[in-house]
Amino acid sequence: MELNNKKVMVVGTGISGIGAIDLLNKAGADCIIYDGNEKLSREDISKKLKGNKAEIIIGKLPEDITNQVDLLVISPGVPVDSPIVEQFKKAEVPVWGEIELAYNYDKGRIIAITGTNGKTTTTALVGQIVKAYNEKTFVVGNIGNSYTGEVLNTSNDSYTVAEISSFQLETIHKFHPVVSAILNITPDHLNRHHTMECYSKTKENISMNQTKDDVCVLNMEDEELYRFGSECPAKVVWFSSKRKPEIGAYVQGDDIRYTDGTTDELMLNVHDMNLLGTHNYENVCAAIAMTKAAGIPDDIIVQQVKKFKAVEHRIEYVATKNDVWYYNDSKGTNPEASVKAIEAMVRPTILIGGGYDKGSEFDMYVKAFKGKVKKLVLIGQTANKIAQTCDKYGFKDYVFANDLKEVVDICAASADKGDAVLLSPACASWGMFDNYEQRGDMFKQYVNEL
Ligand SMILES: CC(=O)N[C@H]1[C@@H](OP(=O)(O)OP(=O)(O)OC[C@H]2O[C@@H](n3ccc(=O)[nH]c3=O)[C@H](O)[C@@H]2O)O[C@H](CO)[C@@H](O)[C@@H]1O[C@H](C)C(=O)N[C@@H](C)C(=O)O
Ligand SMILES: Nc1ncnc2c1ncn2[C@@H]1O[C@H](COP(=O)(O)OP(=O)(O)OP(=O)(O)O)[C@@H](O)[C@H]1O
Ligand SMILES: N[C@H](CCC(=O)O)C(=O)O
Repeated sequence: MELNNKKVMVVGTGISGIGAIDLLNKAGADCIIYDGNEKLSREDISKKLKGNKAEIIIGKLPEDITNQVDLLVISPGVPVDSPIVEQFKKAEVPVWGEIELAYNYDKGRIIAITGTNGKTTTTALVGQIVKAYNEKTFVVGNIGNSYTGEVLNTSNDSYTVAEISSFQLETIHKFHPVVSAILNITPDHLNRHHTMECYSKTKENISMNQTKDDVCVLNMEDEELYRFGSECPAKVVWFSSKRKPEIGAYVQGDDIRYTDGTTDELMLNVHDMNLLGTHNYENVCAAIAMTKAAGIPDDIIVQQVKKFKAVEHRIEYVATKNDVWYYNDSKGTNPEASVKAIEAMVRPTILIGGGYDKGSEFDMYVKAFKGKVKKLVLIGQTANKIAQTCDKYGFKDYVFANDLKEVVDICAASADKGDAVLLSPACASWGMFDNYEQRGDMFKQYVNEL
């Protein structure tokens, strides 16, 4: 769609909304920026716009707004079934997400990654590999860098490596990566997507505009993705931590290998890299499959995988205080992610859990304690729900705390020499913190102050 002189309303004044207005200004559109949060001030939004022009509306929208607007662009945090979006859909105003808006202007090749867990790690790794091959590489999306803010820098010979969340995939229409990946699909964000079927379908949308000339990298050990392989419109390349696929990257013993169906080659040994845990071997396999599909030479891929270091807030070592090892896995924002972090611990562990309620069940979280977790300190909206799950499985050693400072004090007082303390809450941070980064940073600060 040509947007010059079109009236476009952007919903949300976060990273995506501000990036979208910047792009729309450059594209010559006449903009409105709207935010439903009445506590926001016009001045603050104006400052964030950094000279870009947009009519600012906060709180309630004028009744006739749908008649004035040619296109609605929504931020990922805005549910597609929210009354405002429904109002525009009813008036037949097209609704795009910020990703679709950016895609409209991307001149280069796109590599896009989704999945419940491992997206940021894999995107950062793929970004690093592709950048080592071609400087003109832009790493964007759910990783925290708005796609709209970068897309005008793309060119015919550039690469965009995009982390795409399920929220963002709800509002794509023509978005077409040459290489896509779905890392895994396990329950998360069910308060937004309502059912697992809906959540899986949304993730699978990453390949909906791909053809057999494109590649979609899928996890062979994920039941839903294994099924999806036969109906995926792109050529499927697999990855597996357990067995050799027909075509794809896989773990065999301590080796990561790749087969193209005829030749089988050793890529590297897991001890040659800085990432720990089988889940990270899967992320590496996915990154290898994607970058090989994008035509990056093996020597560059292997060199960059060996160099790559874990991203902050993901099983991050913080400090050892009084012979107690502290780890920050604030990014453990759903039960599956936190199970991986618990499995990676090699000491008796005091675990910190609980946070914003996304509708998750915590059975697998509590089952993963398996004699390793000696105490659980609970905070946030889900504290009672997790405690009830502990009762169900006979795990008695849990306590409640009011804030993170109290949590760290309880952990320090309860830990024996040689123990680990792990913040891996299995929940989002919202409600108590702005985001998981703030939660992780505060945890690190309190630990360092012990
Ligand atoms: C919730 C979410 O998906 N956030 C992603 C988004 O960040 P952004 O700052 O634009 O946040 P947003 O929540 O979409 O928009 C926030 C603004 O929208 C307003 N808002 C929100 C909902 C609504 O119904 N109405 C409304 O007006 C809020 O008042 C706020 O002012 O775009 C960024 C750039 O692409 C992403 O990095 C960021 O992912 C974060 C890290 C995230 O938590 N993602 C989830 C999906 C995840 O990883 O699991
Ligand atoms: N492949 C994987 N499978 C399962 N769990 C994983 C995998 N990779 C990482 N994790 C776990 O998930 C946590 C988050 O990792 P990462 O940030 O890379 O994922 P993400 O998909 O970007 O998360 P989110 O969608 O919440 O932004 C890590 O701390 C780790 O415990
Ligand atoms: N990845 C978001 C992050 C939440 C947060 O920042 O705490 C989630 O899982 O819900």
